[in-house]
Amino acid sequence: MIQTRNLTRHFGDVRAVEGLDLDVGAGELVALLGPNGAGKSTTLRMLTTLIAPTSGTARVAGHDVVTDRAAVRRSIGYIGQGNGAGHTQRGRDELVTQGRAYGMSRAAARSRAAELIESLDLGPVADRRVSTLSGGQRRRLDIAMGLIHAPRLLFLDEPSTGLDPQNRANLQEHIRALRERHATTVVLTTHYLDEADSMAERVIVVDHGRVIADAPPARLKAALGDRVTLGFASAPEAASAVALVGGVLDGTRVSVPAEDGPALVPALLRDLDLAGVKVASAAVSQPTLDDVFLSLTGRSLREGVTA
Ligand SMILES: Nc1ncnc2c1ncn2[C@@H]1O[C@H](COP(=O)(O)OP(=O)(O)OP(=O)(O)O)[C@@H](O)[C@H]1O
Repeated sequence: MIQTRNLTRHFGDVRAVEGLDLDVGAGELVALLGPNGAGKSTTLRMLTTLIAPTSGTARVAGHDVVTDRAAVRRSIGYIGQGNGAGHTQRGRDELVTQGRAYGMSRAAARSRAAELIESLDLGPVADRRVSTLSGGQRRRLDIAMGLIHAPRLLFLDEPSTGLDPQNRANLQEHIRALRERHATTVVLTTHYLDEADSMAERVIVVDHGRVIADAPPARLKAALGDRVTLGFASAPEAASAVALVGGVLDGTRVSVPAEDGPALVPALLRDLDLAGVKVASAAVSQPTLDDVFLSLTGRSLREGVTA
């Protein structure tokens, strides 16, 4: 459904996307995960023909994003960050207008709108003015707008940014259900780790415009084994612990990979005690996607996340 080869986009000196090779098959639900500025939106904007690549190629639904933009656009739905439905119309009318803009007959647009209103649980609010909808309802309406022409492929740029946890969970549920019902391929970007972890069959981790990992979330995490997280009273103490026992420094915490976490703790505590480094806390955990990111880049995915 998507193939990119060496896809690159520079903005002046900024290398937003650098040599991206991506293959997404029909029916997959893929999350592009990365910190702010990693190049996720730029990737989506190239795949949806909103901006042209600096170099490299991308085919979406069998069409080239540069030479066949109209065909790409007909095949996809795109819901960008914070864009979406206008404010003065009623939700249902917005959907029909959008369907008409895609060349659908009024009857076809109406019937598709009704189907999406039901799928996305918008029935009680579909005939209200868009300006009166809550953030979560508005976001679901945006998604219905992106799906009105029954695209085979849906791009969602940070669908749950700005939503409270309850609305976020609700939206995730709707995206899952939609996919089952309409067999749509979904590519979404997120910097919510739990969202990528729970929703996506495949997580593509990007950093500085490059893919640094691409696998099902469970496999990415299993590859790391257990983690022993040691807490220290100060960052310098944590740094001396890293010098002694290895691991990755994250503020006043040190995360040490271990095949068998519980078995490693006594040895770590003994070594640090002998060296006079005081451990404030120790915990064993299964890795998260943030640990995956940390182990790949030495930085936490949570750093610099603004939303
Ligand atoms: N139109 C533009 N002009 C100049 N630089 C840009 C432009 N669009 C994006 N960039 C830069 O390209 C880099 C990648 O941005 P992009 O928006 O793709 O990141 P992102 O991973 O989507 O981040 P976020 O999670 O914040 O949305 C950033 O350094 C950004 O400042």
